[in-house]
Amino acid sequence: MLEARDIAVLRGERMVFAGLGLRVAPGEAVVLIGTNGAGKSTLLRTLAGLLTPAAGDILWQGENVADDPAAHAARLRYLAHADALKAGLTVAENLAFWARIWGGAPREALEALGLEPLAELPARMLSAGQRRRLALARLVLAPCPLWLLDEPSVGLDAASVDRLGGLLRRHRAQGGMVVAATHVPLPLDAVRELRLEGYGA
Ligand SMILES: Nc1ncnc2c1ncn2[C@@H]1O[C@H](COP(=O)(O)OP(=O)(O)OP(=O)(O)O)[C@@H](O)[C@H]1O
Repeated sequence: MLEARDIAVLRGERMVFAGLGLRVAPGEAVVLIGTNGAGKSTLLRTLAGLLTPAAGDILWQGENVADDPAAHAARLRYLAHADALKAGLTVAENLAFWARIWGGAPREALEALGLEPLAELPARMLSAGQRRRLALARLVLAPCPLWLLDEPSVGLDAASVDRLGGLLRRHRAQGGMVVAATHVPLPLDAVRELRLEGYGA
């Protein structure tokens, strides 16, 4: 169980949100919605342990994640706006790089996102949607309980949105949790929505 308890987060001098609570149980998905600047990415970064709340706590199985940041980092995958690819490496080499860190089979990850025809292409030659598919393929490499996804479907064609839906279903069926920010409907069943209002966004 992931829980955010009464958290407030500042960026620069400004309060982005305060008094925010969130609970995600195994198999559950929560979608973050709200206008530009409402704080969706900020909340994802905070849940990922990359921003420290000014007030409140983030708990995993009741333990404060700040007590063991390395353990928290190891239990999550955070897909940010930026795809964090190695531009000079091929698609297959990018996945092999992450497989060395997390384990898993690059070939399976390639297939899951339909990337086999692009395997030998340097990442710098990919289109925006192809880059997003490669970023998503990393989720397939090794099981991990918590997926934090920032606008995961942006730039994807219809077939790739279907593939993303399959990944999300499989992850949740295995007890995985999803928190995703989005402006468009995601291929997710039975989601809870959390609307962020922001302060003067
Ligand atoms: N690096 C930063 N430094 C200071 N303030 C920031 C930074 N990044 C974001 N902010 C501010 O934090 C607030 C929330 O931004 P955030 O990116 O979380 O919004 P969002 O809901 O994800 O927006 P969008 O829908 O545009 O992606 C905004 O007011 C923004 O100006």
